[in-house]
Formats: sequence, C-alpha cells, structure tokens
Amino acid sequence: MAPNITTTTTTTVTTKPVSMPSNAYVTFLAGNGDYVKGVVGLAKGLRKVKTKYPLVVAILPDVPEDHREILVSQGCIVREIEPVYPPENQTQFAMAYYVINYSKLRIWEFVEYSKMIYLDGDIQVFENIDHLFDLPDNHFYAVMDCFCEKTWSDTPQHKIGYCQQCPDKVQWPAELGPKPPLYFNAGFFVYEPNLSTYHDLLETLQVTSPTTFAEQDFLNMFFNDIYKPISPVYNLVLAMLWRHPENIEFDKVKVVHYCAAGSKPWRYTGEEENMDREDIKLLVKKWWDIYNDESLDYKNTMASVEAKAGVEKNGLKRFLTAVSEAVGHYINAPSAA
Ligand SMILES: O=c1ccn([C@@H]2O[C@H](COP(=O)(O)OP(=O)(O)O)[C@@H](O)[C@H]2O)c(=O)[nH]1
Ligand SMILES: OC[C@H]1O[C@H](O[C@@H]2[C@@H](O)[C@H](O)[C@@H](O)[C@H](O)[C@@H]2O)[C@H](O)[C@@H](O)[C@H]1O
Ligand SMILES: [Mn+2]
Repeated sequence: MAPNITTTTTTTVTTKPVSMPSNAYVTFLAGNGDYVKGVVGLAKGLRKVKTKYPLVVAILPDVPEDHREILVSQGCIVREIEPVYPPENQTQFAMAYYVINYSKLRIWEFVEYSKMIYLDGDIQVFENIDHLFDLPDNHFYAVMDCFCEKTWSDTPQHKIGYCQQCPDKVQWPAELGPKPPLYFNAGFFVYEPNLSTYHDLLETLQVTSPTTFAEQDFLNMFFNDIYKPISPVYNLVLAMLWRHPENIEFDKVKVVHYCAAGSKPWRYTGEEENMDREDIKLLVKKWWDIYNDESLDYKNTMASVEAKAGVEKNGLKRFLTAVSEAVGHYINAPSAA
C-alpha cells in the first residue's frame, strides 16, 4: 500500500508591497558656475537638521560631470531634466538669467514622490522642517514675497509703493482694478508632483506671455486658487529684514533665502547695499559654518553609520558564536538522566 503521504502545497502569496507615500526635498541646478556650492550647502544643512528625506537635484544638461559627482558624493539624488523655455518673447526679466528658471517646472514630473518641498539652491535650512510634509494635500504652500526691492521697479505695485506685506500703508487704488492676489516667492514651496498638472503647466506656459519674474509670476498665476501662505520663518526673503522687519521674528527663522543682491554666501563681498548689516553677516557666516563642516559631508556621516553597523555586526557575530558554543556544550554534556 502506498505510504499515505499528504502533500500540502503552501502558496506564498507575494503581495506587492503597498508603496508608502514617499517625500523628498528637491532643488534645481543649472550651468557650470558656482551655484553647485549652494546645493552642496543645502544638502549638508538638511543633513545637519536630521531630515528623514532625501534631496533630489534636478539638473540641466549644462551641469558638468564633476559637479554631478560632487552632488552624488554628498548623497544627493541627481535627476537630469530637459530645459523648459517660455514662448518667444521680448520680455525684460528682472534678471536676464531668469529664463532658465522656467526649467523648474520639470519637478512636477517627479511622481515617484507623493509630496516634495522645492528649495532654491541659494536657500539654507537651519531647523528641521519635515513637519511641512504633513500639511493637507491639494494645496500649494509658499511664503509671501515683498515688492519693495528695485528688482520690482517695473511693476505697477512698486511704482505706487504698494506691498502686500503692509497692505494698509499704501492702499491699492481702485482705478488700477482689483488688488493683486496674494503673491508667493517661488524659491521655496510645498507641492505634489502630478503628471496631469505637469502637462497642464507646460501647455499653459506656451500660451502665456512671460513677465518680469518669469516662472515665479507664472506659478503664482497657475496656482492662485490653491495657494496657501505659510509663515515667513520657512523662507526668509532677506529684503524683509530692511523692508518689513515688523513682519519677521528673526530668532524663529528656520529657512533663509539668500536672494537679495550681493547675499549669495559663496559670492559674498559685503559691498552691495544692505550687505554690511550685522544680521546679514551673521546669516552668511552661518551658511559658511555648515558648508565648511566636514562632519556633515555624506561620506563621513555614512562612514559613521557603516562603522556603527560594523560594530553591531561583529557584536552580533560574537553573540551568536557564544550562543552556539553554549548550545553545543549543552547538547554534548553527559545526560544527567
Ligand atoms: O546660474 C544659475 C542660476 C540659478 N540657478 C538655480 O535657480 C534658482 C533660482 O535662481 P536665484 O536663486 O538666483 O533667483 P533669486 O531667488 O535670487 O531671484 C537658484 O537658486 C538655483 O537653484 C542655477 O542653478 N544656476
Ligand atoms: O525667476 C524668478 C525668481 O524670482 C524670485 O526671486 C526674486 C524674488 O525673491 C524677489 O522678491 C526679490 O526681490 C528678488 O531679489 C529675487 O530675485 C525667486 O526667489 C526665484 O526662485 C525665481 O523664481
Ligand atoms: Mn533664490
């Protein structure tokens, strides 16, 4: 009689792991110039505040290989993007190079991330801001800008002395039509990558005449209905220090945006207007302290993690050896019975 062998087949059900919504910081790098220093500083600053999330760097094709290698060596996730150009135009941008900033729009294509925080390369994060990823979905979060610097001199609001930071100082005149909607600085924003939004952005751009602040103006128009202002502690536009100090609690600032003329730390000379202020000198020094801190270099931080892991692995190995020896003694010991 055939042995009664029952076979049970165990089907291993492999459920595709539900991809947990993932978050990341993202910045943008173009050209072969010195902005790469800004991005390295940002990567080290995010590491210093112990963020849980990676930094993605969207780079244009003109970023040289050695700069890409520097970014990878600092633990960045480097993603090459193609440039985005606005329609042919005669616009005088506030800064001629602003035309490359339209390429920022490519970051809406990074749909492997559910929510991202975009930061310019001239921004530094001095306190952990991971909690911003918990803000409710389906909005566009950013800090309100200021219209008082001379970069705004071609705009109607600057011409009449109106600024949203002090809307009662100079009333918006009725003859100029409705008061402009709240306007954000596009150097820092919390957003959700989304392919249909991405295609809508690119299509809309091609039928939108470029204006003074390039992609910043465009993003303000495009996201006007879901824009939610957040505290200026998340993007201190430096000009606020001398234009609207009453709106700033300096000691509570978490994120600094080195966008004022002459304030880029890696180019700082202190000669431009307002650059000899003590608070500016302090903020530039804080940026350099992080940039020069070798303990914040990825290789060192990772080295320490691996070293620690190594110790744990050896420790575990010694523990398992001891256990197996103890078990061995037990099995081989003469039976007391
Ligand atoms: O030559 C350049 C100019 C700009 N940028 C990127 O574009 C962002 C926006 O430009 P910028 O910060 O100079 O504008 P601002 O905020 O000063 O008006 C920078 O922070 C960089 O991330 C760059 O990578 N290379
Ligand atoms: O391409 C337009 C840029 O417009 C914004 O910069 C401006 C803005 O901050 C003004 O308020 C300042 O007066 C000015 O100095 C500064 O350049 C964004 O920071 C930048 O990321 C980018 O979108
Ligand atoms: Mn900037």
